[in-house]
Amino acid sequence: MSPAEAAIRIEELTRELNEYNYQYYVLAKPTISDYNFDQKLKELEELERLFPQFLDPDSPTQKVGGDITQRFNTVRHRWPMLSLSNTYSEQELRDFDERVRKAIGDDFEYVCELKFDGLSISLTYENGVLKQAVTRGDGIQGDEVTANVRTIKSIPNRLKVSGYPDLFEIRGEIFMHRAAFERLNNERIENGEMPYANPRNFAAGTIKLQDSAEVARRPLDCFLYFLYSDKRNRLFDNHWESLQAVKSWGFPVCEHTARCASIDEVLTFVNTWEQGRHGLSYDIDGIVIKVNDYGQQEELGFTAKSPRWAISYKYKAEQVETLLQSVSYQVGRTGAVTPVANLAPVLLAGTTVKRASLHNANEIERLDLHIGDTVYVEKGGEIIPKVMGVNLTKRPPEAQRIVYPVVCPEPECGTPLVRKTGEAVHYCPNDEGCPPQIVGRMQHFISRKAMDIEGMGNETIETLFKQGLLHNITDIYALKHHRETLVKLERFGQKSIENMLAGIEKSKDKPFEKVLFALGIRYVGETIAKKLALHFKNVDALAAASKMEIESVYEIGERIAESVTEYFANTVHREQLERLKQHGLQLAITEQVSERRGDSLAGKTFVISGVFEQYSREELTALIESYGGKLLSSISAKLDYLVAGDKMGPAKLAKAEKLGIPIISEAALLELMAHTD
Ligand SMILES: NC(=O)c1ccc[n+]([C@@H]2O[C@H](COP(=O)([O-])OP(=O)(O)OC[C@H]3O[C@@H](n4cnc5c(N)ncnc54)[C@H](O)[C@@H]3O)[C@@H](O)[C@H]2O)c1
Ligand SMILES: [Zn+2]
Repeated sequence: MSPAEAAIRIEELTRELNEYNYQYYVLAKPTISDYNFDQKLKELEELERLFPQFLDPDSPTQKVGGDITQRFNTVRHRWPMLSLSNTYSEQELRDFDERVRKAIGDDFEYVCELKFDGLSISLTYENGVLKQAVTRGDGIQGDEVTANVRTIKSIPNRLKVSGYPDLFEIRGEIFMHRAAFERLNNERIENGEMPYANPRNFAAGTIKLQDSAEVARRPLDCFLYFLYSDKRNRLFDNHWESLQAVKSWGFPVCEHTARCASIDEVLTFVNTWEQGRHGLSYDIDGIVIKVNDYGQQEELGFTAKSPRWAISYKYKAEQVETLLQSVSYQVGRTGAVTPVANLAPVLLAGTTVKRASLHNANEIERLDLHIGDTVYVEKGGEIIPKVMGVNLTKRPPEAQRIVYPVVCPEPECGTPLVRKTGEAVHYCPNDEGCPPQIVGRMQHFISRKAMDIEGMGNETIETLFKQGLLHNITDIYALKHHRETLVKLERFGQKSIENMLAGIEKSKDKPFEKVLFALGIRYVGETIAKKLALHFKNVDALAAASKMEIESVYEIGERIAESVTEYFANTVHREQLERLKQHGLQLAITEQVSERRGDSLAGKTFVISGVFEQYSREELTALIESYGGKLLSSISAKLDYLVAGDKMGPAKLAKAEKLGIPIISEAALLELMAHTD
């Protein structure tokens, strides 16, 4: 390569990498895989080594990837927060071991730790009390996110033992467990919000929220793995000892850590976890290998970007090749059509995979998929594997390009599909006549989180629909007039029918918010339903509300508001609601707020102060209690939340701030209430 060519390529790579860094760190929405990112970074490193005249001190190879935003206080780190050099190959790990040996001789040991796939955080403790939490930022300074970090249950606010230095910094990784990710991400999809691609992005996006109550709603966890303090070397000889001590002070330290005497032992650890990681409740993307002894660490020192005494070995995302046999299209209860790839069964990350998600038409087009293609399938953060690409060398000459259907794939429907501008998903608009939509809506209505009708299951709904007894949700409440027909049906005994009818009657006591959720209005998930119920108080007020009025409710966006007004504008829905009302369902919140409505605030303490917009202080008190919360008369270290309204006393505010108590708005309080774990 000529120097002129190198200069062009260096500039190109620099521009690309800076953009990827921005998408990854600031937006938490990467557009390239980590592996490909790392390959590009290595290419740049290599070119800068060959053509040092083009090395820019601002190059992405010289700097820690940054996430500083304008929204938080910027804080300088006492000790810089660096990155780690990384490798994907065993040989490079052995090369690292060689370099270490050359510098410090043969007498040393490594500590191996899991490389948690989250975001790094630095916590400062003064006299055993958490004072400050700062993101890595550019390594020199980061965003101060203390209030958000205080919502993480595993991070102690105050240490209960003694023996720690007066002032220390402890660093670790904030992450989200896969199960919480799946649950919350599905909620987002249900509510029409952009889902996150994986738990890391969800955690990174969460820690940068302005609203601590929303952060509290998203369970984050943390493992700590570095201790810094003045004269640390007098307290401990090595990293391992510090980890044991840190654990005894009450910090969460991962148990899957090992001391290794040789690089071969390190490789055994690496290989064990390559498979073992699938059994963890959280994602790891590799193993971190650290020279244990503090003195030897000092001898080895740092580069501009990372310590020379540590390296990370990263696992490639597991990918397999298999045959795409066909694509099927599923119609959901909201009419959304989802293409699913049917694959020749193949073993991937410990399970046999037969199907993979294809998301939507754009994705099929992007991949230029043909039936009979050999495709690469990968498991990312989600449980359902994804088709990542096509091995074009294996495409049979007669393979047919996939043509997305223009009409509903349901044989009994066949309605032309529609796609709203700006949306990727196709819908079947025939909501009153398309069988999977009719059945799906009723199945959603009776489901556990909705009306929770005992004695009635998904199969019952299907059977009764086929028998012509059920067409829409209101028919469920008329089933009691069809006992004769029901008893004659196969598989139904007298007892199970009585059981089901009793369950149906009992469901009439379900509170308004459950009914509202059960209706299955597009984008109205459980949380949104609760918010709407609390705000509008009854179905008539909600049905009469304009799009603007609905949008004015805290955290309800345009898409949801539009979907709600569309729903109520439909006369079929209005008639159904009228009939549900006649059947005696709860279509308003019960005015007696003092009764127990839920336990989303159970065990939490509150002080309310100031003047509020939506509720009086008495009403707020009653609401907090009805969700299991407790009110305290004054601010103390025990307090969980200060709910602040207008014109709140400055002394209270100052005291709460000093004690680091999360201060939340009325809207955020309602949000907390609406959330159920
Ligand atoms: N896909 C993209 O667009 C994109 C963009 C930028 C960066 N990235 C990815 O991020 C990497 C760069 O990020 P980075 O600088 O944070 O490096 P890194 O994530 O590869 O390694 C350093 C980080 O590992 C974390 N870590 C986890 N467990 C640890 C443990 N036990 N001990 C010590 N540290 C531990 C720390 O947060 C530390 O900051 C790239 O190599 C790339 O894979 C991807
Ligand atoms: Zn249809």
